[in-house]
Amino acid sequence: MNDAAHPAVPTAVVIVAAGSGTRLGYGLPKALVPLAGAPLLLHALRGTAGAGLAEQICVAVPPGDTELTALCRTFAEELGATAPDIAVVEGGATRADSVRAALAALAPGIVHVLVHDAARPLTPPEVFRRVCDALDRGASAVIPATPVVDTIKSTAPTEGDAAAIAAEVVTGTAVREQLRAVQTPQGFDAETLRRAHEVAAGWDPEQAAAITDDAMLVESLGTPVYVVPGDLQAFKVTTPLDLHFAETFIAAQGG
Ligand SMILES: Nc1ccn([C@@H]2O[C@H](COP(=O)(O)OP(=O)(O)OP(=O)(O)O)[C@@H](O)[C@H]2O)c(=O)n1
Ligand SMILES: C[C@](O)(CO)[C@H](O)COP(=O)(O)O
Repeated sequence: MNDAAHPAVPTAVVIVAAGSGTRLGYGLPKALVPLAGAPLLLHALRGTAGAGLAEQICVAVPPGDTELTALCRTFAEELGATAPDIAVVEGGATRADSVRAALAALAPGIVHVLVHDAARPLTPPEVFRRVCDALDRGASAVIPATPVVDTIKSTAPTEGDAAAIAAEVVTGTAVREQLRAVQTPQGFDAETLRRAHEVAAGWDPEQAAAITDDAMLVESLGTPVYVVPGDLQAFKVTTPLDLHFAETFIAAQGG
């Protein structure tokens, strides 16, 4: 197994940071929200650069942004000449649009691309490396994932008399052993990911609204998506409780 820190081929990391953070409700674009004194995007940039596998990092920021763009520029200057090239693009209305914008700005010759959420600021470098190693071993698509700990059920809205009892009723229980909670970075052969996004760009609005990660677009091409172990530390900051948990985690680490 190849555990080298550096990938076999030119590799880029796309960091999607153009979301608004509605569920966090902080009153700032989520990537700007402070965690232990630094914006979430800065944590993601440090983690990505620290993993030591990208020759380019391409960050998608909200349209019209100046602050996150300046943060990227400052970070690049601080890293100096040996650092990965850092590009900044305007993201789009959806996460998939933001990924598409970043893919268009990748340097020629990039063979592998990892797509990472700025909203996962504590992702350990080992997760990046596991994804990268699987790509180097020949996968076209790789996702990190963890086992699901809750029981997952499907539900439907109630109707008629049942609606007076509760708004939803259970329609089934998933087989938990077959389920995985999927994280980022997700890694791809760059051409495969481009093709998947080109196809999805033609989907109708209902299908487009149901896109929650990049791997599902590659799945729709019929390409195998391989799974490597994720890490609970790579959790996504989505709600105020997640942010509180991230603060507590960093404080407990002495940071
Ligand atoms: N139009 C969008 C929407 C999301 N993202 C990014 O995709 C990642 C995962 O999205 P999510 O956690 O849902 O972030 P938000 O869209 O900001 O959150 P919310 O849905 O609560 O508004 C985040 O890093 C976010 O910045 C993006 O780049 N462009
Ligand atoms: C890509 C992702 O982080 C994988 O778990 C997730 O699907 C993003 O979902 P969100 O609703 O955009 O937060």
